Amino acid sequence: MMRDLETRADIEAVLTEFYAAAFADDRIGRFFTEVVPLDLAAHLPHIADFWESVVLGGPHYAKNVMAVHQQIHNLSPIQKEHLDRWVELFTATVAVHFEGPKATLMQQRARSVATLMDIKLNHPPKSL
Ligand code: HEM
Repeated sequence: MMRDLETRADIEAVLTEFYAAAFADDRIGRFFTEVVPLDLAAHLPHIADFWESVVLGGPHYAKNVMAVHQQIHNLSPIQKEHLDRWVELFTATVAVHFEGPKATLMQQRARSVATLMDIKLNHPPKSL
């Protein structure tokens, strides 16, 4: 039986594998390699901070994830199909290695943040 996510190292392992798949993906890879060439070694600790606060209740993560992605969206639109693919790769990566309440929480939060991103980026409220 597989175990649940327990440590920061577990989260980093999921993220390392996910970003390897995301960079290589024919549908969303270009965001990481061309739109915002991402230095993963430098960024992974920040992304892990976010997930640690979600999954393990670690120190509060203060950055505004929506604002980060709004900037990317302004350079090259992040469409629903991109978000769906991101979530598909992410949830699959978690499921290969872990199962349990924390693994489920990580997958659910990825889905809910992606849904919120789609609403904020692609369906902003019409100004009066
Ligand atoms: C197609 C969808 C997505 C793309 C192309 C994308 C791309 C990126 C890129 C390029 C960065 C680095 C930004 C920078 O440093 O300038 C980033 C950061 C980040 N992304 Fe995404 N992202 C996507 C969806 C998501 C989703 C659904 C989540 C859900 C939780 C997420 C969580 C994060 C976090 C936590 C960071 C780190 C922000 C920081 O502290 O610097 N991303 N993303």
